Amino acid sequence: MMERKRVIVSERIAEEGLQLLRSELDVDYRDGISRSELLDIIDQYDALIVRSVTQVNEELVKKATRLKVVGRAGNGIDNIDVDACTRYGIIVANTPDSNTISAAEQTISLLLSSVRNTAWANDVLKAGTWDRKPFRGTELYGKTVGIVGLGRIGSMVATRLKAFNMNVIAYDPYIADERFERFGAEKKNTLEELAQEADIITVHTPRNEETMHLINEDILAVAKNGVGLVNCARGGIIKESAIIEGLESGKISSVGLDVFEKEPATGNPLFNYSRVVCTPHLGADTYEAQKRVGENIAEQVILALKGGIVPNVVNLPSVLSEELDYLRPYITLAEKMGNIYYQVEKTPISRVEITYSGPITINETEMLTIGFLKGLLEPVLWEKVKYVNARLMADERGIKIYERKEEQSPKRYKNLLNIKIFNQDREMELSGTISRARNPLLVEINGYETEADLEGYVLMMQNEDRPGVIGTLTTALGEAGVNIAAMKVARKTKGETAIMILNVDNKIEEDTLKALTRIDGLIGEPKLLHF
Ligand SMILES: NC(=O)c1ccc[n+]([C@@H]2O[C@H](COP(=O)([O-])OP(=O)(O)OC[C@H]3O[C@@H](n4cnc5c(N)ncnc54)[C@H](O)[C@@H]3O)[C@@H](O)[C@H]2O)c1
Ligand SMILES: O=C(O)[C@H](O)COP(=O)(O)O
Repeated sequence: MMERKRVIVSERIAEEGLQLLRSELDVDYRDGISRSELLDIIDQYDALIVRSVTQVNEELVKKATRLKVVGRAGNGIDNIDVDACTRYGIIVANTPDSNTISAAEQTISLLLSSVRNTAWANDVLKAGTWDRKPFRGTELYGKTVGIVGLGRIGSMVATRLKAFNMNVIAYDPYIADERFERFGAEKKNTLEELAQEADIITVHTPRNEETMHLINEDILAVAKNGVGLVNCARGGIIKESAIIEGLESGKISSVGLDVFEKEPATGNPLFNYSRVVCTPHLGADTYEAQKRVGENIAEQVILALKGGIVPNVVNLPSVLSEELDYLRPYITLAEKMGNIYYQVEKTPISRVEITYSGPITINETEMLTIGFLKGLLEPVLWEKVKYVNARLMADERGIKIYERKEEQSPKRYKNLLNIKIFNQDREMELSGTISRARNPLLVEINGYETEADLEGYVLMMQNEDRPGVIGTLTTALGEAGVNIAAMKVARKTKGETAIMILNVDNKIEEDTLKALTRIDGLIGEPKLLHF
């Protein structure tokens, strides 16, 4: 029996996800494993599943010699060094849509409980005091909320706050105007503009160099007196020391925080303020979100370990899953076309020109190019080349890639991939498409029109276009016990050089291949390719 692949899960994920993993993999569920132990044993695993605590950095990736995929059971990937993973050919996948509703609802919960002093009043009442005076809050009705980052969660917060009759304004320099319109948010061109008008500011950007301390003393200086703040995105997007300054001066009247600059957060000075409502990073912690996240990441990790193309890979172009279903056979085709060159030639490549033509061009074709490069480099780099690092590896080898799209296919095939591969001496030109059965078909090689399946063992050779050559060859193969499954012969002009492409059922041994070279009328060495 084939040994099952091994996955280590270093943080808590839902039972449903674990069950799915266990159905296909050997699962080591080590919620809360120490850093040093993880570093010691990571070389034993093919996959690692984390949430937001485990730091997947270069130190870990270097030791993870077997690792093929890091699954982030959640959304934010700021704890993962994606570039390092890419360099080592490791797929990083996350579940960006699985917990967004929960994060949006948690934002609303923090917003309401902070402006109504709910948590503070709860503490005082349970401690034995019935006093209503300190807790007077403010209504949301008719107030302005400023949303920073109108992505998945920001937009859900916008629609929910509309139901409270809030006036929604938003700042997000990276999205089209149409998105502001769609979510009924008035676009603000600068953060300062948003801060000047908002009664409550809520942040929903990723945390990166640009967004760290995005809301700071300078922004708060232009904000309304008594502004409310909410951060359910990532700690530090609102600078914590500026929050304290604003609470002390009275500039800020309420704060809701799910995330902190340093997590786990214990003894954070913000905990001393009654007007600050805090939760320990619970945005994604609902039964529904965790079930979705767990199942989704398990499915992706299983698929990745089977060599499939996974929908939410962070270090590959993002393609919608329906689009991916359509593109998948073309990715396989591109990969197999790429696979041809180094099985035939030994000379390094300087340049590749790829032309995609036909209706396929309305899609994102980057995955096809990546597939081609993976196939191209595989015969020389073997396991080292993966979808995630194929471009990087081609780049490191100085292979220049030029891509073009043409609406109309120049041949009778609806969609066509034409690939020219240049080395210092000559060029190899290939065209391919997929068959009705959605299998990869090579339809042209160096100007010879053919229709060859790129499957199993394929024998390619050139021959003189004259009687008797094909017969002698097929007899020789038959005598060597080689069964021919399919055969295509192509020529450009009658009587000149032709090519033969044969699909054979089994591997042809070296001495048989050598013997074929002695057949009168065959030109050069026959090449046995394997797909
Ligand atoms: N608290 C939780 O448990 C929890 C749960 C899920 C997600 N999150 C976090 O919520 C945040 C938002 O997640 P999402 O799924 O909505 O992300 P998203 O990628 O869908 O949206 C982020 C938006 O921020 C915008 N943006 C980027 N830089 C910006 C800048 N400098 N100024 C203004 N806008 C900017 C982007 O254009 C994008 O529209 C992330 O930080 C994520 O990690 C937290
Ligand atoms: O980015 C996320 O998905 C949230 O912040 C949740 O993080 P968690 O998986 O650690 O709860």
